[in-house]
Amino acid sequence: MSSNHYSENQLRKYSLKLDKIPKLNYNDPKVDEYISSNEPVVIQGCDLVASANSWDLDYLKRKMMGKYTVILSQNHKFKYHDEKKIQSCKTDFKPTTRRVQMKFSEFVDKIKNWKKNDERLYLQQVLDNSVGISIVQDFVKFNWNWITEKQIKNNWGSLTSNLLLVSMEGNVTPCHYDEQQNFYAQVKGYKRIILFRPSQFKCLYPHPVYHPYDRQSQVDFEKPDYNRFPNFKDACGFETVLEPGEVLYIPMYWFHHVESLLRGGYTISINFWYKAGPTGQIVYPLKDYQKVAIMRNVEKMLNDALRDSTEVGTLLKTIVDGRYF
Ligand SMILES: C[C@@H](CC(=O)O)C(=O)C(=O)O
Ligand SMILES: [Zn+2]
Repeated sequence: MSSNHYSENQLRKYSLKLDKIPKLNYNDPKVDEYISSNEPVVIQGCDLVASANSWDLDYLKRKMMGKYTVILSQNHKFKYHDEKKIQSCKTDFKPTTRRVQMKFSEFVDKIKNWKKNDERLYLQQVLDNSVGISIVQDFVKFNWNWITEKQIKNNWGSLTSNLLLVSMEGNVTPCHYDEQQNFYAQVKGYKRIILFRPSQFKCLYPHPVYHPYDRQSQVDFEKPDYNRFPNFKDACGFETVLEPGEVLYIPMYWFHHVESLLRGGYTISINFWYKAGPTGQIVYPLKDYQKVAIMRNVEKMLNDALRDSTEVGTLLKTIVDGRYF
């Protein structure tokens, strides 16, 4: 993929079969068809975060006077871990990232003076009142009419949060899924996003639910271990390079990998996470994401009942071996 805004060599190389995600104008009726069927689509021209078009490092540095959440990583990967699951995790878990509170001015200085082998930085701050009145004023001018109409039309639950994402060039958020609907708005710079259907679960091997890396794929896309994860060679997904002003609908439970283009400068994005709507009438055959939710519940129930996560695999094998296979 390339355009006159970026080139192919700015995308990291993976051995994956990837189709393109369609890019449609916001008033194309097919946009609603994609969203209502939980299929990803890039939406152009909706001006969802047009009031943030002036956001750059200097503007944010002037307006954001507090301390904000910055993730530090020893490499270019920012694999999310759930702190609350660390102490109950039997294996000795060593996170590759750490979370600090940092003044925006310090964050800007560090990324402007970043040198090879320095820790990489990724600001990931919930947009709440702590970001200051100017940012809040830009926030209230987002195109809430458009996005609220989508929320209501698709019977989604409430907006849970917006993350302000300011990333160094080349940073990667490795493959994972979220249990929320997501409108992902690109403000500055270019981000490549790779998506897989929930049914690709068997090719992406997410960590166990009790693990701090719950929801995150175990597969290192840059160096896949095909002995441990043989189905990964069959993974097939979708990709897009999101441009400023575009919005990607990331359906809940869809796996996604996100990278800021190599040598593309820093990037700014804002996501909009919505709770899933009420399940309502169960319709068969079940959707792939419903089966992922069922698998999660089985793991949770077994973990709670056995009180020992190392027994879950053995018990599941006992159920399946020679009986279901
Ligand atoms: C944080 C974001 C990834 C990224 O932008 O690096 C993501 O996974 C999401 O919005 O669900
Ligand atoms: Zn995500």
